[in-house]
Amino acid sequence: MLRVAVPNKGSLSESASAVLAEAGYRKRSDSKDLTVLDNTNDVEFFFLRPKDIAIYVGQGTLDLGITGRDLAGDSGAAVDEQISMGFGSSTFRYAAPAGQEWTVDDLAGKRIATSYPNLVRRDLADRGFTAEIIRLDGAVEISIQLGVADAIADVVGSGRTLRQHGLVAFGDTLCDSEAVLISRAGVEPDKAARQFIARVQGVVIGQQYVMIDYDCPRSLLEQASAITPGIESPTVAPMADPDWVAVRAMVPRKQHQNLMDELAELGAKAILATDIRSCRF
Ligand SMILES: Nc1ncnc2c1ncn2[C@@H]1O[C@H](COP(=O)(O)OP(=O)(O)OP(=O)(O)O)[C@@H](O)[C@H]1O
Ligand SMILES: O=P(O)(O)OC[C@H]1O[C@H](OP(=O)(O)OP(=O)(O)O)[C@H](O)[C@@H]1O
Ligand SMILES: [Mg+2]
Repeated sequence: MLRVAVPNKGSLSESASAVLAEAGYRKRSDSKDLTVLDNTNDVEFFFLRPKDIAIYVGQGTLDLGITGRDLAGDSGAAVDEQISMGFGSSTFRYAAPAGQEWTVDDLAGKRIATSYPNLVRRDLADRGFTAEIIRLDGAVEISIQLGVADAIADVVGSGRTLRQHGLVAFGDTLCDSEAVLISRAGVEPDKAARQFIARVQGVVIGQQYVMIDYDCPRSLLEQASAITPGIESPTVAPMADPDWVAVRAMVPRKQHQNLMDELAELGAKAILATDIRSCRF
C-alpha cells in the first residue's frame, strides 16, 4: 500500500486536501484524524505537520508527501520534487525596519529571527559570514519590535504582514516556494507512486488550464490556431457548413479571457470556455 503524507494544518492543508479529493482519493472525515485508509485506491494518508513531512519522506518511512519547497529545504532531508502543485506560493526574504536601508552585508554579527534556521544558516555561510539566529515558531515579524532581533528572515506571501509591522524586505530571495509533491531522493517512484503522481498532476494541470471551443471560418483556421495552439495542436472537426470548422484546445487559465477576445476579434463564433477537472498526458 502506498503511504502518502499530507499537511494536517497551516496554509497548505486545505488546498492539498482539495487536490487529493478532486483526484479521487478518500477525504478525512474529521480534521483531527491523523490517518485515512483509502482501500479503494490502496493508499494510506498520514496527516502530519508540513515541517515534518520531508523528514519522513527523506528517510523512506513514507513514499510521497506534500509540503512547501522552503520547508523541505530547511529540513535538510534528501527529497526530490515530483510536481509543483500550483498553490502556497511565497518567497523567503530578509526584512528589517523601513528607513534603516539594510543590505545583506549588514546582517553580519546581527540577531536574525526566523522559523527556518537552516535556510538562513546556509545562505549566510554561502556569503561567508555569521550572525546570531533566533529561532521562533511563528509571528516572526513582531520580534524586532519586541527587542529580540535586529532583522528577520521569513515567508512573504502578499507582503501585508511585513507592511503592517513597518518592515521592508531586502536582498535576494532565499527561496521561491510553493507546495510540492516530494519523494525520497534518488529513488525512482514505483508503479503505484507513478499512478498517484499522474493523478495529482492531472488535477493540478486541470486547474491551470481551461478548454476553449469555438466555431471558426475555415479561411481563418491558421490564424485561430496560432491563438490557441493547444498542447500538441488544436482539435479541428468539420461542421455541417463546409466553410466552417469547430476548434477545441486547452489554454492557460490566466490568459483565457484575453484569448477569447482575440478569437472574437478575428471572427470566431460561439466561443466557450469550460473547466477541466482532470487530465492525463
Ligand atoms: N502567507 C502565505 N502565503 C503563501 N504561502 C505561505 C504563507 N504562509 C505560509 N506559506 C507557506 O506554507 C508553508 C508553511 O506552512 P505551515 O503550515 O508550516 O505554516 P503556517 O501556514 O504558517 O501554519 P502555522 O504557522 O499555523 O503552523 C510554507 O511552505 C510557506 O511558504
Ligand atoms: O505576506 P503575507 O501574505 O502577509 O503572509 C506572510 C505571513 O504569513 C505566514 O504567517 P502565518 O499567518 O502562517 O502565521 P505565523 O507567523 O504564526 O506562522 C508567514 O509566516 C508570514 O508571517
Ligand atoms: Mg506560519
